Amino acid sequence: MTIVTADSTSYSLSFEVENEMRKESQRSASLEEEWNFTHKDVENDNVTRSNSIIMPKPKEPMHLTFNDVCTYVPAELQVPGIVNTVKKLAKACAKGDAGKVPERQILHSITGVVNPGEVVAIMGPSGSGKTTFISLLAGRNHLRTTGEILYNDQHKPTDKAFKRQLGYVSQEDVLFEGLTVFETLYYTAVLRLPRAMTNEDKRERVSIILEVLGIAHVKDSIVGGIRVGRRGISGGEKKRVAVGQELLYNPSVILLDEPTSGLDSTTSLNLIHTLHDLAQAGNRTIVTTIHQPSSRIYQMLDKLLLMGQGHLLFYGDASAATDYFATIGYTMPYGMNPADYFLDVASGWSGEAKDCGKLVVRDPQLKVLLGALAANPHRRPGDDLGHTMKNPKESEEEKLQGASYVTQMYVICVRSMKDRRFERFSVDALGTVFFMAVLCGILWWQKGVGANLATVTGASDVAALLFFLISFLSFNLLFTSIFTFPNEKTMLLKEREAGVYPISAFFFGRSAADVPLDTTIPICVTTIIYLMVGLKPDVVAFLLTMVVVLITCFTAASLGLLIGAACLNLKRAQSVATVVMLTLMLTGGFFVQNIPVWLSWIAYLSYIAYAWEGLIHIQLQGRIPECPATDDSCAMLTMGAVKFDTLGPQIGILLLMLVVFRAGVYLALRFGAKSR
Ligand SMILES: Nc1ncnc2c1ncn2[C@@H]1O[C@H](COP(=O)(O)OP(=O)(O)OP(=O)(O)O)[C@@H](O)[C@H]1O
Repeated sequence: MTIVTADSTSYSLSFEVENEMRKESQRSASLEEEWNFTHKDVENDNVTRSNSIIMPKPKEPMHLTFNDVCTYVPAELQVPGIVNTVKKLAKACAKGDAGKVPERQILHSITGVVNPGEVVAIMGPSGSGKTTFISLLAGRNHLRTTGEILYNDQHKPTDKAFKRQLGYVSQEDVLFEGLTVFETLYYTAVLRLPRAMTNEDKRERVSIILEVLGIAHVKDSIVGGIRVGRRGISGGEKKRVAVGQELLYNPSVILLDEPTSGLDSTTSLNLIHTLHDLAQAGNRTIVTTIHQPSSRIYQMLDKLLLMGQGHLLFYGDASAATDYFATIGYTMPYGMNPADYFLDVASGWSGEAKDCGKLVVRDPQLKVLLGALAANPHRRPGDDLGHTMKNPKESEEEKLQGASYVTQMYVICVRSMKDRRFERFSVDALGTVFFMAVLCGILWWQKGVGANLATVTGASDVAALLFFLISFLSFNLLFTSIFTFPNEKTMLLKEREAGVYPISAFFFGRSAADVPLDTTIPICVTTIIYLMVGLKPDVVAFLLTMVVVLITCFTAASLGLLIGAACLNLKRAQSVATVVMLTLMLTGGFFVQNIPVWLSWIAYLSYIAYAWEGLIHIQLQGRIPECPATDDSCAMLTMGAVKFDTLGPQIGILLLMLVVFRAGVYLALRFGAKSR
């Protein structure tokens, strides 16, 4: 389907024709209804003819009510860890208030109603509680909160099933830097739109969103960022992509935290204009925090929710705010932008202009203003609004929300591979491993041929090479893998909060995405070294070597993922990985044979030891000279073969470790990946 411009009168016709075609193709009735809107609808709605009107309408309008919302944070720094917890408890016991955490109130009794079709702007100075409040409306804040937030008088924002109907754009752009704009929106569409929709329709919806948000011209540009080391689309375009991700599944409620921050005034105006149109044309409920709107943006707002130090200073029609503040003694100076004036009032800067145009601090603690507000409260629109309680049953379509489990895994896998296409097979990454492979080949050139193995020195050279091969490959993979989950943590948390997929789908999809890298590089490196060093010229030995190397690499990668998933913090993950890796290498049997008894158990955890023993078994068993009883370095060579007579146990133990590490990754993600 072609995308039509808003000014074209032919768009209604083309949509009707499209709808007829949809009926013929027997798609679900509810989906058709969603798209079945005509030019007449638009005229009746009396809205500006911007691109927003080509968006389908959401299913159900939503009233939002928040009543007496109060939020508290711990008043003291909460440092995690056993020592700090014990110290804190001891201190509290000494004071006699054990169990009580001193708290600071950051939201004070915020009350109001937002109707469908309205754009409500939350304004206030920095630190006044805007982000805290909007994240509560989105069910994404886990601070202690009292009061009630309800949608249509029945849905709490934290209800898992309801979260899918809320669009939430956070202050930071959470996007995959390695994807293009189209890919970003398309994969979101596949994950979040009903599985009953065809792929073509999902693409079409993405195209509509691109048009609506004015980013169609950059659809094939990469998002870009520091991680991928490439400059991509601009900050404003990123913000619009983030908004587009939420608009895609057409929620009835859209909540945005500072969508205009970092945008120039015209781009901000365009974005608010689009939101305004989306609210009016689709009867959507839109709440946005906004820092310092221009007077033109301010005129476009339906309602203003003004906050100061966590208190609600004003909630009502944006156009009525100036008059109301004048009635309580806060008259706006002539010609001033109302938004600027209200921010001054909320910050305590509300006096008359003095010398040099400076303002005086009239009430830094807002006490006078709060007193005036209490004496003459503003009647908030909607306070007396009687809206009917609806009790809609979960429809068949809702049950089919989102992609199937297999599709979720597939999309997570493909999206992840594409996101890392610049890093994974980059010249730097490939250059490093192939340089090391060729260097090894040169240093150990033909050391593995039969004649060289006849001496203890020659055999120990090969044993050293096998140890280096296994350590180098697993070191490389382990340190690549620890970045995976810390890097994707914000995206994982965002999508988990929105209930886009279960953690197991992410786990399997993400694990599958690593398979190409975890296999291609080890296979190439091992083949280069095998041929250059002249290891056992036997197909079975070559294949067995490859099997041991690959299982070891998967095990190392799993250990890296486990460390990354358990820490979810890059610095800590790097420290832990260094300690673990060096310990496993040192106890692997190559450097030290006589490990103190009380430490000897660590040797049994060293996957490097099992892998090395396996390779020695394949390459050196029966090919090395008999060792004199007193020759320790010779005994070292046979060590791999003495533990087990066959190769099976080494492979079995490596596989067992692989399964245990992977299960650990799943559990770490399941119980550790939570927003705090
Ligand atoms: N998890 C938390 N722990 C401690 N203090 C918090 C927490 N969350 C919010 N606060 C405090 O609550 C107050 C309101 O913060 P919030 O981020 O909501 O303000 P804001 O109006 O969005 O500010 P800005 O415009 O600068 O983003 C601040 O004093 C902040 O320090």
